[in-house]
Amino acid sequence: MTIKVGLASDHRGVHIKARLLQTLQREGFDVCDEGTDTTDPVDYPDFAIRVAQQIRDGKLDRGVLICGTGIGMAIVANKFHGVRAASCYDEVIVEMSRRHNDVNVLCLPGDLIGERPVDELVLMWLRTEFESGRHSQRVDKITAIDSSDTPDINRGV
Ligand SMILES: O=P(O)(O)OC[C@H]1O[C@@H](O)[C@H](O)[C@@H]1O
Repeated sequence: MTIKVGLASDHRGVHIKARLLQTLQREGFDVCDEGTDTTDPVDYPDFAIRVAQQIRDGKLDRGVLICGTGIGMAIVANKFHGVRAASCYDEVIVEMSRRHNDVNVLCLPGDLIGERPVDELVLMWLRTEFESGRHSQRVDKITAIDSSDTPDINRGV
């Protein structure tokens, strides 16, 4: 089954996003580009929302969001039910975000990622499976918070 991936960035991530779009399409992913399209300054929440909503609604399997630090994108995306977003750029953390946390929205720090091979990093993230096992009960507890209006932070401790 083809993995559906949503891409979005603010003005600081637009060049990385353009390159990623080409790479992911070439590698056979079903990619949608949710902007921004120029380096004119924009507000990252407007673009994180476009991808996070589609993850929440089951229209996308994964998202990749890029701003200066990746932090703002992750804060916004994590407000949507079913989204597990993390800002990372190191190879080990990117891999662990999939294996242990089943992260479905990767947030990249466009300003900090430098000469790192972003395309390879994202491809590795897309192809790394969640390990499941003992990690499932932890992710399930995150999902339980998602589905509660008044989460009891002591539950399960
Ligand atoms: O370009 P300016 O507005 O200076 O800074 C925007 C960046 O600052 C941080 O919040 C985000 O990383 C965002 O990409």
